[in-house]
Amino acid sequence: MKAVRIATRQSPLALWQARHVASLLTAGNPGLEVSLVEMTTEGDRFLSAPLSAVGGKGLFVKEIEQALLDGRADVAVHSLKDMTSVFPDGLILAAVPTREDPRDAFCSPEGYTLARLPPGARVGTSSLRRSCILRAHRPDLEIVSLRGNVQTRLQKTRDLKLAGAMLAAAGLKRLGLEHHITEIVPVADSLPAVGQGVLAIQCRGEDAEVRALLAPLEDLTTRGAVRAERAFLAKLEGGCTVPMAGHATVVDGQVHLRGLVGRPDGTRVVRGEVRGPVPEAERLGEALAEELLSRGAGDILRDFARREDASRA
Ligand SMILES: NCc1[nH]cc(CCC(=O)O)c1CC(=O)O
Repeated sequence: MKAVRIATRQSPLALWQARHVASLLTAGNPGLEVSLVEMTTEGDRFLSAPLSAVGGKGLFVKEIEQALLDGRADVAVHSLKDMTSVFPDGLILAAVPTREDPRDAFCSPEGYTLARLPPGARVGTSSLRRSCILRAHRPDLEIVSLRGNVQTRLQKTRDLKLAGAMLAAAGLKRLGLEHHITEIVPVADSLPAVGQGVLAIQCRGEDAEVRALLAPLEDLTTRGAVRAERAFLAKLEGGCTVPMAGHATVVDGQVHLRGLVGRPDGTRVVRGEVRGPVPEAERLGEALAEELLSRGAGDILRDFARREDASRA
């Protein structure tokens, strides 16, 4: 192979991620020419509306996947967190590199940690998951919708004089913005989104040459966690963005998967966890989803879908 084209969004984080994969490929393949195909997606065009209202997950990836399918690019780099549980026919998750910090980070211009937030403090996030978790713990907090790329959200946090905002530690670290973090929140306190901190490297399944090129970028521990998390997601995903979290770790060949489904206002939360060997990662993810569904997650999701329909009508 002489040249490979990587499709990416144009946000600073997406470009960092695509360039990172480009540099991994160049380092491992002297003489390989790597170029970026920069694209604007639907998700970038509707930055003012809440993510859940404009269609949620998948919005940032559809056009990029189409470029792959059309042969306008050979590789696509995404945040795995932004991807739906099912890929279009013909595309595969060719490699997942070693996961970056999967945790949420609290960024407070005033220097607050979550525990020290004054009663009624306003906290920015547009993630239903983060809203659910924050409110379940602190019903007094006011959640303020915050969208846009990472830098925009930090700027809005200051402009709106919010007490702080919740963002993914991974994005902040990749962009060299970790000095904004006042607290890295433990996974047990703010369960991360499925795929948070993981880069998804996608290509056409039939493209054996590109698959071989990408294979060395794979991290098996990360893959084990991703398989469990995405099986969990697939069982729960009703087509729209829902307040759910799913996070797995792999230690000594054992998967530990934790999951959560709740109301965005935190008034109901169903949590659970499973453990088992890596080869059974998918089964574990499905089993946890089924367990949560039987313990009330099904009602929460149905209720939530009805409200979404009503708000769209
Ligand atoms: N929702 C957008 C998004 N998609 C991936 C990341 C962060 C990087 C990652 O999780 O890999 C972010 C920003 C954030 O949630 O703060």
